[in-house]
Amino acid sequence: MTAVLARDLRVRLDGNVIVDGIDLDVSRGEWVTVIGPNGAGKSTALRAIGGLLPFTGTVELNGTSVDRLHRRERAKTIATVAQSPTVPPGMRVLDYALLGRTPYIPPLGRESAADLAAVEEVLESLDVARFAGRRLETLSGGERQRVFLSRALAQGAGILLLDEPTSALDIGHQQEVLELIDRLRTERGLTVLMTMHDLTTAGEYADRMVLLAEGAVVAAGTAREVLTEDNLAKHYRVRVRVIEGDHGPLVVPVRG
Ligand SMILES: Nc1ncnc2c1ncn2[C@@H]1O[C@H](COP(=O)(O)OP(=O)(O)OP(=O)(O)O)[C@@H](O)[C@H]1O
Repeated sequence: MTAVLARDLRVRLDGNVIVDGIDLDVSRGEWVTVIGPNGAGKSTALRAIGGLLPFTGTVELNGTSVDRLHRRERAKTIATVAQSPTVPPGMRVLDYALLGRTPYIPPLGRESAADLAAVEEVLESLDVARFAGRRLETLSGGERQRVFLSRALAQGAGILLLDEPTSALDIGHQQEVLELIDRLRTERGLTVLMTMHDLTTAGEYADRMVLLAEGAVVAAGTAREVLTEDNLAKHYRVRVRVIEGDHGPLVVPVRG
């Protein structure tokens, strides 16, 4: 079963073509990571797939066109963590994470005990439960990033769209978060589509990788197929050595 399907996806912003005809398939339970240099169009493609930007072409989530899904239905299907989510000023961590339960709360209703329990469990698993009463702006960048992820996981959607979800995390929390996502994927069959700049780590976790450059897919396949010295030299304009590691290729930049 295909969880995310994109065909000839194109996005124009202010008259510029940013995403230039992407095809993408992510099977249910699969982890696909989109890589590419700054400005390649990764965030824009993800936002279009999440139904957050106008596009041309086709985007289907679990077989239904994304623009046919009403807001609530879409939120139950796909949860997105943007690169820099906007936070209502003064909002506390628990209330922010509870926003993830919005699609389950009836209009004019309040969250149930089950909603609260679901959120508390997620906050616990991301090591941020102790900040529940704190305002988001008082947290460190990495603590806040884990709260953003909590809100998305609390949403209980089967598809996770994550734009650089670990960019602000220390190496320990980065591993914890990626392991948690991987565990949820195994336990609940979650589908993961994410972007990441750390190529070695990206390759360790992803089933498949997609390399975007100038709005187009220039390589796709396993980490070994995509993370080659030639691909990286050509599209990142950098000299790297790619060494075989225990869990996939290790990408090491070379000076000079
Ligand atoms: N509203 C806009 N109008 C014009 N150009 C835009 C607009 N928004 C984004 N862009 C441009 O689109 C290109 C792709 O941006 P996008 O954020 O998708 O790249 P990215 O691959 O996610 O980059 P990064 O790795 O730096 O996060 C960039 O060159 C950006 O400047």
